[in-house]
Amino acid sequence: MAVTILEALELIHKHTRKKSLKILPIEQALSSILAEDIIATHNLPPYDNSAMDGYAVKVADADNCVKVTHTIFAGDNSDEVLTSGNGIKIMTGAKIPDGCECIVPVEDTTECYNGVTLPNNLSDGRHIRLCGEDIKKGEPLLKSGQKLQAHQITLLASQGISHIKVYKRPHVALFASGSELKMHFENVEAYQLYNTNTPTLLSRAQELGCEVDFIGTAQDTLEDLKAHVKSALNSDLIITSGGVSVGDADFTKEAFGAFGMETYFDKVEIKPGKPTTFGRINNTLVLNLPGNPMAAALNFELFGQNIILALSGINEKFINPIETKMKNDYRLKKGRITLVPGSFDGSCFEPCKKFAPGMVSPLASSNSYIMVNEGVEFIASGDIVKVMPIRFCFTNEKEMNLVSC
Ligand SMILES: Nc1nc2c(c(=O)[nH]1)N[C@H]1C(S)=C(S)[C@@H](COP(=O)(O)OP(=O)(O)OC[C@H]3O[C@@H](n4cnc5c(N)ncnc54)[C@H](O)[C@@H]3O)O[C@H]1N2
Ligand code: MOO
Repeated sequence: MAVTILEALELIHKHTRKKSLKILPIEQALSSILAEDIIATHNLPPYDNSAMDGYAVKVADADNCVKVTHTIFAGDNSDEVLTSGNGIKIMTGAKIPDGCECIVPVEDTTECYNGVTLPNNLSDGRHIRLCGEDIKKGEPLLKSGQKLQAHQITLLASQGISHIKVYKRPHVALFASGSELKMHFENVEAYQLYNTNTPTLLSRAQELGCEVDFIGTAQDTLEDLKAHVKSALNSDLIITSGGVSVGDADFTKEAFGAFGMETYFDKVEIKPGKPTTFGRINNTLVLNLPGNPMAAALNFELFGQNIILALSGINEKFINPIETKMKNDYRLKKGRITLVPGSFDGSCFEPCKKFAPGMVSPLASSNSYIMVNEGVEFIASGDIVKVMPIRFCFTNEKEMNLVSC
């Protein structure tokens, strides 16, 4: 019995456990998932400081000539105290002297005898960056289960945190099955083709932060498949492609079955990718994808990515679609929920002009896909669709106006 896409995702989340923890220096933590809450231990800024190169003054000295005798630079540990009728020259980032009420930028002053004349409209606190206005000591900064990207690393560095607890990266083992397949570094005969699925899945799993072992390309024999399964068993997740259909040389399921695989689903109501299979051998999860390259790649996005996210310890493991408009009219065959690859350019979705489950080229020019309901045969230009992201960097041949409002 085939499961629905939602049932498949529920089974994935039910049977996938987070990885255990380790400690990493923050320089090596990019893309890792944090395994502890981080509370601020330092105010930021750590002290009231000047936002401008200018003069530290009293508000009551507006419109007056104030005497300037000292300068404070960023990094100075100055104990100057500002008194009425005086100004202290101060640089951006320098600690505000006691008694200072506001900063006047250099360009708003004019020279006068022994000092500068101030403008007539000074206000308390102007151009002073207050201690803790950015980050307050004691405030929660990061949560366990958050992905560490560049700007989360910024927060850790701002607190002087050198090492953090993270979840270990998922360890994925990959192999393909197919006696017709050769690796890209081997010679192909006229009746053979290159194995494109494994390099695709390897690159994509690495993009998602996994450590990946490429186990090889198995011949379509039970013995060779079993040898490949055995070599892959020390991983968190084995992903294979090929040999899951009903052909006379489709032995993938039998080979995994020989190791006692518990199967959670072995068919999904989806096109392409119906034979996609998910299960477990002891502590190792198994995702058997169909051999057809686009079926394998798209089902990896939908199911493989969810398994990897759940293993990685991330809190936000459900991938959100983006609602947008169809760029053009689109016809398709009704039947099962259909995955349609295409491109989202930031304002609409354009399906690939040419694609079929056995093709390899469509995904190179796509950045996303939509899932179309089983009864739908026609989507009109302008209809709202839900785009599932694969990779987004919106670019254009023409220069765009980038400014809002
Ligand atoms: N009688 C039926 N035949 C098929 C059915 C079915 O329901 N009844 N399902 C079709 C569907 S759907 C799919 S998908 C395929 C999946 O079959 P397999 O997983 O057994 O895949 P293979 O037969 O091994 O390969 C299919 C196709 O893809 C090429 N391939 C395989 N691996 C790679 C690779 N690593 N790199 C590049 N290309 C690869 C392979 O040469 C085949 O052309 O079964 C249908 N048949
Ligand atoms: O559904 Mo298959 O998975 O046609 O490519």
